[in-house]
Amino acid sequence: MALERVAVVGAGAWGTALAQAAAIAGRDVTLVGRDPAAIDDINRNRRNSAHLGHQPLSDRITGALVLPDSDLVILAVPAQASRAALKPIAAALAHLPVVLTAKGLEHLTLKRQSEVLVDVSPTAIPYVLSGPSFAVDVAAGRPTAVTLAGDNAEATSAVAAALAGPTFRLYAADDRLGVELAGALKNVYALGCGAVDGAGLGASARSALLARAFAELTRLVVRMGGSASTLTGLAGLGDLTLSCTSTQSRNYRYGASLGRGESPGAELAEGALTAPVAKQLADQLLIDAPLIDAVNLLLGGTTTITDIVAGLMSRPLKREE
Ligand SMILES: NC(=O)C1=CN([C@@H]2O[C@H](COP(=O)(O)OP(=O)(O)OC[C@H]3O[C@@H](n4cnc5c(N)ncnc54)[C@H](O)[C@@H]3O)[C@@H](O)[C@H]2O)C=CC1
Ligand SMILES: O=C(CO)COP(=O)(O)O
Repeated sequence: MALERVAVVGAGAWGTALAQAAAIAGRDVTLVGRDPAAIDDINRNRRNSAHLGHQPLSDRITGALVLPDSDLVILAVPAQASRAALKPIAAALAHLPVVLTAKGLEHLTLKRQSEVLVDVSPTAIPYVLSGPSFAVDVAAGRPTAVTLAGDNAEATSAVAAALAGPTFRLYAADDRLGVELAGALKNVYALGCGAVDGAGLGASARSALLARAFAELTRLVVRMGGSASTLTGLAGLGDLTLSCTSTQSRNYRYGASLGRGESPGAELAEGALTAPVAKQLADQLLIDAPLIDAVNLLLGGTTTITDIVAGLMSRPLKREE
């Protein structure tokens, strides 16, 4: 399978970082955005100042406003924008490998990103890339490892090899559903961990939350058809740990603001949008998800974090599982 011409749709932080990774891997990359000033910045100044500051970009990256002929397309727009971003390019994606990278579930439909892709372009071939990976780290060439899940093992390994470089390592996997759910749901828990820290509840509380979040995440994903081993991997435990413990995470920061009793800023925090969808899914499947419930209460704004934590701590004692 020829995979030389890579297009990345979405010229934000993550799209630009993945374009850089693909360029370092030796691919010819077009970074497709919708803001002419950002595209001009990429082509003229070799950087994307709005999203990645002064990080120099590879000469192998060309900014564009329109999707060119490509062998592989990477979609890197926020989860709620994926459908709108895919619709105008649906025909061009027919039979092409499309790597989905947004970590969120779609409102109203409750769909995963690959379900959205198949709705819009039924013959596109979905892959999911997820794992502990901040855009600034990937763009700067700091060592990063992620999971790439697809339905055909040989083809998934070929896509992984096309994007892998000396500082960007992809592990091929086949549990596309598990990888997608883990990426979307970890943002909800990251928000909760940020809130615990913002409220000054202590490192012990945060670690307890992280561990119980991992148990809840595993319960949900396995019940929805994912594999338990995905959850102990990069896209599960790896990304959950990163986002729950780092002030670099926007979801963590969003939660920390809420924990401090402040209103969060305007930056993207997918967890705030995925939390109600996750609750709907858990409720529909009758899966006990007290932490997702707690984050939704926090986001609702009418219950204090003190009351939410008191509610969690006073639940009937149970066996650890
Ligand atoms: N920033 C990071 O470190 C990482 C982000 N992600 C995920 O990647 C996704 C995107 O995040 P970021 O790039 O950080 O966000 P961002 O806010 O930096 O960029 C989003 C980009 O999407 C574009 N966009 C929005 N709606 C669009 C539409 N309808 N059509 C075309 N383009 C559209 C925006 O113009 C913007 O350039 C999120 O789901 C996030 O969870 C995943 C791993 C790491
Ligand atoms: O998914 C990410 C790192 O793996 C990025 O996390 P935030 O969106 O919380 O910044």
